Amino acid sequence: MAIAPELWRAAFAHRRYALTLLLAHLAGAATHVPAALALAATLTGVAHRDTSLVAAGAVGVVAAAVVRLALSAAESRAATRLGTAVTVDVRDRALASTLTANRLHDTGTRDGQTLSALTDGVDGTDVYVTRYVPAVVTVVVICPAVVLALALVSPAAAAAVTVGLIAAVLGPVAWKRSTRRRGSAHWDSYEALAADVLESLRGMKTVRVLGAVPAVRARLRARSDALHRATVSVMRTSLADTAVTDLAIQGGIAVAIGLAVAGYTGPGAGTFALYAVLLLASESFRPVRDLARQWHAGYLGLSALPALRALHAFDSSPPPAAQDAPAPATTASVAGGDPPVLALESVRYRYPASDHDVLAGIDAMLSPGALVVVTGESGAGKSTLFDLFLGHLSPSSGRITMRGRTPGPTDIAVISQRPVLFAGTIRDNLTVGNPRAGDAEIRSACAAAGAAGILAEWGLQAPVSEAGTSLSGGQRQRLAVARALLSGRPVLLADEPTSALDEHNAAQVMDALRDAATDRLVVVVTHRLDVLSPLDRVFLLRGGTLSLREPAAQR
Ligand SMILES: Nc1ncnc2c1ncn2[C@@H]1O[C@H](COP(=O)(O)OP(=O)(O)OP(=O)(O)O)[C@@H](O)[C@H]1O
Repeated sequence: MAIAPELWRAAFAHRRYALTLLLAHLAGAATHVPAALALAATLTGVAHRDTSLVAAGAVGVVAAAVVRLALSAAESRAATRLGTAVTVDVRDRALASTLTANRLHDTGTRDGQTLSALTDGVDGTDVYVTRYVPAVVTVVVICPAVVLALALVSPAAAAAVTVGLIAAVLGPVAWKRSTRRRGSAHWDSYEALAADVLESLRGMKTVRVLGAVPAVRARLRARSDALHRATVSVMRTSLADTAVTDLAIQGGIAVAIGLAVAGYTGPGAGTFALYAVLLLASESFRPVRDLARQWHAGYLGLSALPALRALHAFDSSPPPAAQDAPAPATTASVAGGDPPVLALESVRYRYPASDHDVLAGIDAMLSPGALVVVTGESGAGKSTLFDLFLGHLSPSSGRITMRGRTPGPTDIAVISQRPVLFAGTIRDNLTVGNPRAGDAEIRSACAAAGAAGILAEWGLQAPVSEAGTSLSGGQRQRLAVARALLSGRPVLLADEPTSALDEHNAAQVMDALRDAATDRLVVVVTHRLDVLSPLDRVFLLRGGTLSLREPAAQR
């Protein structure tokens, strides 16, 4: 028996559906007892040529079957509702945590792993709550009840069945740890294969160009073999489980029947007692047999638990980014109010694993009016500074404030080095941060971002392929600037926004950002000094400190 408290809590969060399911399942399982007794009466009637007893017994058997059919329909309905409610909860929470912003340049998880947890892992929880949970409850409630009924007919047979039940339920516990270990090894292999397949599909063009197809194929084959070995290993444990359970069940039934036969007192009441013991002994084990069957069905959900826990799928409160964000400003320009000024006061930052500060006490006031540019050598700490602005990292000491408060994720829009567009239309991509933006607003943001030509050529409804591969790097970059402008956020951070662009396109994007900097704070990190203008405020990040460069020194 594998009890996963999170999954039980997830099920009972929907108390009505969970209780309906349990009651329907328990009642359905309970009908097997009167059915067995009715069958014992029928058989006794046949043995004694008592047609009225045969008829009464047959009616009982049919009535129990009809009731069970009705209960089974109610159980299916409740299971569908409960399974849907639980998987929606679990998937929503896991998705919310997946969609929480991570550091700009590093993330510890692989997309394929996350995808497997969100799909197969979550589906596994459905099977666990709708089939395994009722099976466990039925073992706990129905088995003792049937044993009690059996004890009324034959205490010795009931004792034999009790021993068999204990062995059947507790036997597999002996190698529980090994079962768990093999289960998580199986899930890890499954996730690793999924992650490699997704990565290979995404990088297929590069793989082909590099002539690396055979190497990738070999890696996937090795992953697939590892998954096969892990699956076989799980099957071995499960076969051992089944063998122990079956041995205990068959042994319990055989001893109970032997005792019943030994105590047979001859025709009359003894015949009914004999049949009742034969049938009830078998019925006592029915819930255990069901449990063993459902164990295999719910196993994937159980082994996916660590991955789902890592995605906070069972946390009671949603992660901060999943909470409702304030609605974006309704125009492409920033809503009125004081200008957004980012104040950095003695900001220090040191990575936990490092022995020195990346940022060693930065003081600066960054304000709109001119483009703010941060430049510096590779490794100087520019991305670290952005992560601090975005709240992905917290200063080791000092503070960053915007109008006296800590800037929130919804204050800042980011244009990354490799902007990601999504499958959909150009319009969908532009309005992702501001779904209420109208056509006029979109066109004016595109004009400001130097993307008017793209709209003129393609139109707002033109389809964009996954990851925006149907557009050139420059087109993606300009649409990303338009998208950031449309989001109406008061601060815009651009990380190397011209790295993929030729001189002409780079100048266009920088001009768009300069225009945007009139009414919002625009901070650009770049190595390219050729795209700067004498009007830009250029800061040099070196040795952990930020210093303003003279305009003359910019080129
Ligand atoms: N998670 C981390 N743990 C320890 N050190 C880190 C971590 N991330 C970055 N660093 C170190 O911090 C320093 C600053 O890194 P950062 O990525 O901020 O530099 P950067 O200026 O953005 O570099 P580039 O221009 O190459 O992107 C580097 O020396 C880097 O090795």
